[in-house]
Amino acid sequence: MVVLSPNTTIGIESIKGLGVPVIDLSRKRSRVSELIVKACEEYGFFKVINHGVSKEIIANMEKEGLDFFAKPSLEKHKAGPPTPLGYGIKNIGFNGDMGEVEYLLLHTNSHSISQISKSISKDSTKFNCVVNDYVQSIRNLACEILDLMAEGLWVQDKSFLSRLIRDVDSDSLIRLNHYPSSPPSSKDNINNNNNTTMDWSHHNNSRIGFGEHSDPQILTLLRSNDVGGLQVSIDDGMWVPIQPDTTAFCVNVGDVLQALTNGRFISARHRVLVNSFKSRMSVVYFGAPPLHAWISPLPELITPQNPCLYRPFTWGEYKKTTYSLRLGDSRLDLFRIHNEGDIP
Ligand SMILES: C=C1C[C@]23C[C@@]1(O)CC[C@H]2[C@@]12CC[C@H](O)[C@@](C)(C(=O)O1)[C@H]2[C@@H]3C(=O)O
Ligand SMILES: O=C(O)CCC(=O)C(=O)O
Ligand SMILES: [Fe+2]
Repeated sequence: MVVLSPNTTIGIESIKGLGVPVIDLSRKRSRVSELIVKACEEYGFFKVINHGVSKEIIANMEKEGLDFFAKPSLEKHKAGPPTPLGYGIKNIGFNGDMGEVEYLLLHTNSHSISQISKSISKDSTKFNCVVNDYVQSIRNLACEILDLMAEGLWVQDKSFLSRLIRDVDSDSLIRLNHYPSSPPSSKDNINNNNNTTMDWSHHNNSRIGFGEHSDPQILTLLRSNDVGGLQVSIDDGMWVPIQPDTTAFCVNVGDVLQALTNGRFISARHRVLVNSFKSRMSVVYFGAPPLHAWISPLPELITPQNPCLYRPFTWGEYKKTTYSLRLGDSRLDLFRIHNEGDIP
C-alpha cells in the first residue's frame, strides 16, 4: 500500500481517477452541466475543451505577454509598482507574500485597459485591442460556464451568476504570470542528497512561484503555455499537479462562488511551483461582481439539512478583507455563520 503524507505531491495528475475532470463543452448540454456541478463539488477545479475561444485570440494574447516579459527590467517597471494593478515582481499583494514570479495585473474594463496599455507597450493600440478581444471572449466563456452551473444546480434564475460578471461595473481582472525557470541550486542538492528534513517542494528541488491560496472572486479561467507547475490541493493536503494543456482552459471556483452555493462548490487551494528548466507563462481571468453587489447563498441551496453558512456581504467588503490578509489566509471563514450543532 502507498501511504501519502499530507505534504506529498503525487506524480500522476490525481489520485481520484487520474486528474481533474476534463469536460468537453460540445457534448449534450444537460450532461455537461451535471459534470461541471460534480467537478465543482469534488475538486473545485476542472478543464474545459472545445471551449470556443479562437486560437488566434489566444495566440495574440500569449504573444503580447511574452513580448512584455522579454523587455528589459527598466521598461517593465514603467508599468509598476502594482497598485495592485500593474507590473509586479516577486512581491504578491501588500502584506509580505513573495514568489518567484513577475506579473501584470489588469482590470478588465476597457477604460482601464486603454490607460495602462500606454505604459506597457510602444504599440499601445495593438496591446489594447488584443487584451479587449481576449477579455470579451473569455468573459463569454465564463458566462456560459456559470449558466451551465446554474442549470446543473436547478437554480430558478439561470442567468443570475453570469449577470454578476457581465455587469458593466464588474470588478473582473486579467493577470499575466511569468515564472522564469530556476535551476536547482547546490544548496538544494546538498539537502536532497542528505535526505534532510526539507519540505517536499525543496526536496524535489522546486521553488514556490505562487504560494498556496484560494481565489477570492467567482470563477477563474486559466490558460498556460506547455510548462506545468500549477497544483491543486485535494482532500486536505494532497497536492495534485494540473497537467498543462494548451488546448484547454483550467477553471476553478472562487470564494464568492463557494459562498453563493452555500458551500456546495469548493474554492480549492492551489499553488504554482517553478520549473527548473522551462519558463511558465499563464494568462488568468478572474470573474468578479461589481464592488456594490451583495453576495449571499442562493435560496435554492439553503435547506433545513444545509442551513445558511455565510452572512451577506458585498464584493467590495470581501475584497477589502482579502487585501488586509496574507495570500494563504482562509478569508471566507470570517464570513461564516455559526449554526446550532457546529463544533465550536
Ligand atoms: C496577498 C494578496 C495578493 C492577492 C490579494 C492578497 O491580499 C490575497 C489574495 C491575492 C489574490 C490571489 C488571486 C489573484 O491572483 C489576486 C489578484 C486576487 O484577487 O487575490 C491576488 C491578489 C493580488 O495579487 O493582488
Ligand atoms: O499562474 C498560475 O498558473 C496560477 C496563478 C494563480 O493561482 C493566481 O494568479 O491566482
Ligand atoms: Fe489563484
